[in-house]
Amino acid sequence: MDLKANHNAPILTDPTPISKPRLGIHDSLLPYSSSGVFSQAPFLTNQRKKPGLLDDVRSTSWLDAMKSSSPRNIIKNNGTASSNDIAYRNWMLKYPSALASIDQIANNAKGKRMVLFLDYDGTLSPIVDNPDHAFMSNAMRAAVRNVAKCIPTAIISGRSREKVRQFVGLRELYYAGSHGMDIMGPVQPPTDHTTEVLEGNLYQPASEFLPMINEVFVSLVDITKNIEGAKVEDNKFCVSVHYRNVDEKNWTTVAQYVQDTLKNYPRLRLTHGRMVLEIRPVLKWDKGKAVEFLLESLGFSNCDDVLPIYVGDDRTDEDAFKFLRDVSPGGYGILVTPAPKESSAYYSLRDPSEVMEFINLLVMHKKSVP
Ligand SMILES: O=P(O)(O)OC[C@H]1O[C@H](O[C@H]2O[C@H](CO)[C@@H](O)[C@H](O)[C@H]2O)[C@H](O)[C@@H](O)[C@@H]1O
Repeated sequence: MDLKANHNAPILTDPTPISKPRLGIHDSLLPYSSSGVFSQAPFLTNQRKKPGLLDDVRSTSWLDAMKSSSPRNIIKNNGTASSNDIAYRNWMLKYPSALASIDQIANNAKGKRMVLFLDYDGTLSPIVDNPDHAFMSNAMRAAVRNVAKCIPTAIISGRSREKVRQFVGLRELYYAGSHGMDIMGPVQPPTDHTTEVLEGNLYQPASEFLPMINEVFVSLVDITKNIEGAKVEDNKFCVSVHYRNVDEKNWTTVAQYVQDTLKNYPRLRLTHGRMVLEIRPVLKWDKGKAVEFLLESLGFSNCDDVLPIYVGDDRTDEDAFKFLRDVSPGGYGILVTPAPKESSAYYSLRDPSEVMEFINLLVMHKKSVP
C-alpha cells in the first residue's frame, strides 16, 4: 500500500462518539448563540493494519515523497526572470497572490465576521535547519497581536501546543497543537470581579493515544541515536522524525526505522511533512477538523456571514484548505510557497514576509470598515 494513499484511506469507525465540549470563548467573540453540541464527532478506528501493508522503504514512493517534501531555495538571476519565476507567475494565474487580491477579499468580507487560522512553521516563521530555532520575528508577533484584537485568530500547528504557544508568545489566541489534536481557547484575563487568570478550556480527541505515542517517541529516539543529524521531536499526540540534517544516503535507514517501529503500532499512521516523517494516531481528525471545531466553538457553524481564512504552507494544511473549499465553502485557503505546487488553496503568498504583509493589510481593512 502506498503510504501517501494510506493518508486518505477510509477507516472503520467505532460508533462511540467523543463528546466535544465548547472552549471557553471570550464573550466578544460570541455574536451568535450556539447549542455547543457537535453534530460530527471524531471516531476512533478499530481497523488494524495487516502485516506487510506498509511500503518497502526502498521503493521510490517513500524516497520521492521524502525528496519532494520541502522545496529548495529558489535562486534568482540578477533581476532577469528565471524559468522558476516564469513557472511561478503562470502558476499564480491559478493561485493568485492574496496581497494583490486584498480588495477582492475585503469586498467579500463586507457584512461578514472574519476568522483567521494561521499555521506556524513556514508560515509565521521561516523554515530553518534546527526545529528548536524556528523563531518568529517581533514584527510578525506584533502583526499577529494586532490582528487578534480585531479578528478571532487561531494558530494550528503540527507542533505540541505548549511549544508553539511558547514560540508565538501571545495568550489571546486559540491554539491547536499536534495537527489540531490539542486545542485550547484563549486565556481569560482577570475581570472586575476576579483577579484570577483562567486558562482556556482544552479539547484533546486523541488523549487515549498518549501512552502509545510516548512509547514510540522513546523507541525512535533510541534507534535513531546513531544516525547523524536525525532528530525526533515529541509533539505530544504526534512524533516528528526530522531528516533535514541527515545525509541523503541515510534517508532510507531513517525511513526503515520508522517503518519497523510502526509495524508494532497498527493504530498509528505516517504522513510526510517538510523533510520530516510524522507519526500520528489513526483518527479521523486533522487540521480541517480543528478548523471546523473552532468555528463551531465560536458559534459560527452553518453561518453565511462568516469568512474563515486559513494560511499555511504544508501538506497537512491541505486538509484545512479542503474543508474551506468543499465543506464550508466561502472561506479562503491561502498557500504559502516559493515554488509552484498543486493545492486546494484559493490564493497564494510566497513566504512569511508576505504573510506578515497580508496580516497587516487585514488589520488596516478591519480598522477602515469596523
Ligand atoms: O504545522 P506546522 O506548524 O507547519 O508544523 C509542521 C512541522 O514543523 C516543524 O518542522 C518544520 O520546520 C522546522 C523548522 O523550520 C524544519 O527544520 C523542519 O524540517 C520542518 O519540517 C516542526 O519541527 C515539526 O515537528 C512540525 O510537525
